[in-house]
Amino acid sequence: MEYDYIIVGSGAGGSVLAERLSASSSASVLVIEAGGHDRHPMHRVPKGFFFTMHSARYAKRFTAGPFGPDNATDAWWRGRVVGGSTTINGLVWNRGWADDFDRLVEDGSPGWGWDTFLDAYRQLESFQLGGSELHGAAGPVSVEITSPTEPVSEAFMDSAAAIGARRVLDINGSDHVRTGYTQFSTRRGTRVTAAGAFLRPALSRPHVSLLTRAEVGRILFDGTRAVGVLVRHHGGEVREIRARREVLVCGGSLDSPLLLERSGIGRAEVLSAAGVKLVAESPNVGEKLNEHRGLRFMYKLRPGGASGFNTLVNSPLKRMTQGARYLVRRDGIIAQGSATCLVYFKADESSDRPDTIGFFNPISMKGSTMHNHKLAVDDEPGLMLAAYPLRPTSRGHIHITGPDPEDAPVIQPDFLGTEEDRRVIGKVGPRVRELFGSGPIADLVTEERIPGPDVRTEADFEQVGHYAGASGYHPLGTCAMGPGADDVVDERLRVRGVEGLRVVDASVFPHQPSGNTSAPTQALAWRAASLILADA
Ligand SMILES: Cc1cc2nc3c(=O)[nH]c(=O)nc-3n(C[C@H](O)[C@H](O)[C@H](O)COP(=O)(O)OP(=O)(O)OC[C@H]3O[C@@H](n4cnc5c(N)ncnc54)[C@H](O)[C@@H]3O)c2cc1C
Repeated sequence: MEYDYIIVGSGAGGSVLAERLSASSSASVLVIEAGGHDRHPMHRVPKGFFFTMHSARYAKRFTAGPFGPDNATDAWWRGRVVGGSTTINGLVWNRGWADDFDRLVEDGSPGWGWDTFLDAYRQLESFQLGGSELHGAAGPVSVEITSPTEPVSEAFMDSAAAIGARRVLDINGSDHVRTGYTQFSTRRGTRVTAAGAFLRPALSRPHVSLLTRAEVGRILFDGTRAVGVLVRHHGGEVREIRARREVLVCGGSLDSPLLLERSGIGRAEVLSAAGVKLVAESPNVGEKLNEHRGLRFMYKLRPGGASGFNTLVNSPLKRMTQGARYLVRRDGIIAQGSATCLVYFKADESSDRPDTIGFFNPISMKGSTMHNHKLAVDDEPGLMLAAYPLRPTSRGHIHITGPDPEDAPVIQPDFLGTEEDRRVIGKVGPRVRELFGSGPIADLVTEERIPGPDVRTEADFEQVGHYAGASGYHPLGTCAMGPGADDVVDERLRVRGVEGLRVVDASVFPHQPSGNTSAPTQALAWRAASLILADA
């Protein structure tokens, strides 16, 4: 079997590439996906991620750590299904702002500034409020704003004025300290995945094919030129597939560096210890791992006041009622992604732009997070906020320990590894309490259940960030782009040291955009397709 382009992975990066490469050329494209199809009805329902994000059927679990003073470990899940993590994610459409992308250019990667990302966003989006100089109105990704309005969330947003947050209609419309309802990649209350928006239309073209339940074990080289991949199918059969032009790695921030290392590209000592023959030394493969780490808050709501979502879903019968409402009207709690509204704020008042984001939900759970398997909604009304510093500076790593995909990698996130990250997270806690102690939300809440009154000082909050912190599901940096000879990819996303090989996914971002990573990765792939076609 031979194709012009082989795309490894059908997530945010891979799906956009498949569509863009095939729309404007007749080159043959094969997408190879390790996971299975995305046909389960839960993949269409926004809140379906409760059931899919930690399911071994649709996601792959990695273990990160041990890290921090108590040797904590974290389970990191990534989508293992057509659409990748966009099929199981929280659907929050946060785009980042000009400084995040202009910094890429300042750091030596021309062409990746805000003008490029803004142009891509405008082409990608079909925004509920219509087109403008910031938004597109006719793109394949429908972007909707939380609806209907909700009283506890309204009280939260009104109270955010206490920490300087201005109420906005378009949370992606500025870089101010601000609060507003969340934007989701949904269409009339159903999930929009990268596969639905891009891969499926691409597959209607005769020159695009998809292989599912097929894992690329390694990339094949002729000297230093990538000429194909070695694929293992679900049943165990292994075969070679050849690429006439390029192999495009879109496996995501955890799998892409591991695939490069298994294929002989990486740090010499890592490859040698894992028993892999070196093809090209690249010292930063798997290095520079950067991930959000924040704090979780949970409050009880005062009886008799606004009760949020708990009382709508705290029994099987009520859940069925919500389900029926969703089926008829496609709105309400089930139609929303992972957070009802957001607040961008300055934990450190001296920051020149918002340094922290808070994800608010007018619901509380029996455990410490909504991400539990049993959907254990608290019987009593409550609310939750996860808040993390937007641009952490700590860097960890991920590396292979053996030559096969089954060999568990080592992942060291090094959360709060820098003085800067410890300083900011310490300030997040008091700032959040300032908000909940002010305005109408202060009248609605009673007790702070998590982290609770024993956590008082900035040092206490830093400690909580280590052992009970919230990770953001946003690892990146493991195949980072940059101008240096030791950066994994160059500004055209070509892997240094070899030919015919690029990485096009979240792993190439050297630092976090301010927010989440799905929209930026799709915009990155949008432009990457033009670079690939221009180089053909
Ligand atoms: C639970 C969860 C919630 C999230 N919530 C949000 C959110 O609300 N908003 C947001 O912006 N971002 C969110 N994210 C992050 C966002 O979804 C990712 O940043 C984005 O999908 C990254 O795109 P990607 O192309 O790098 O990788 P992915 O989308 O993860 O795609 C990688 C694909 O490659 C496949 N693959 C990997 N290795 C191989 C191989 N060797 N052979 C074949 N196939 C392979 C995988 O199976 C997967 O399908 C969330 C992520 C998770 C996991």
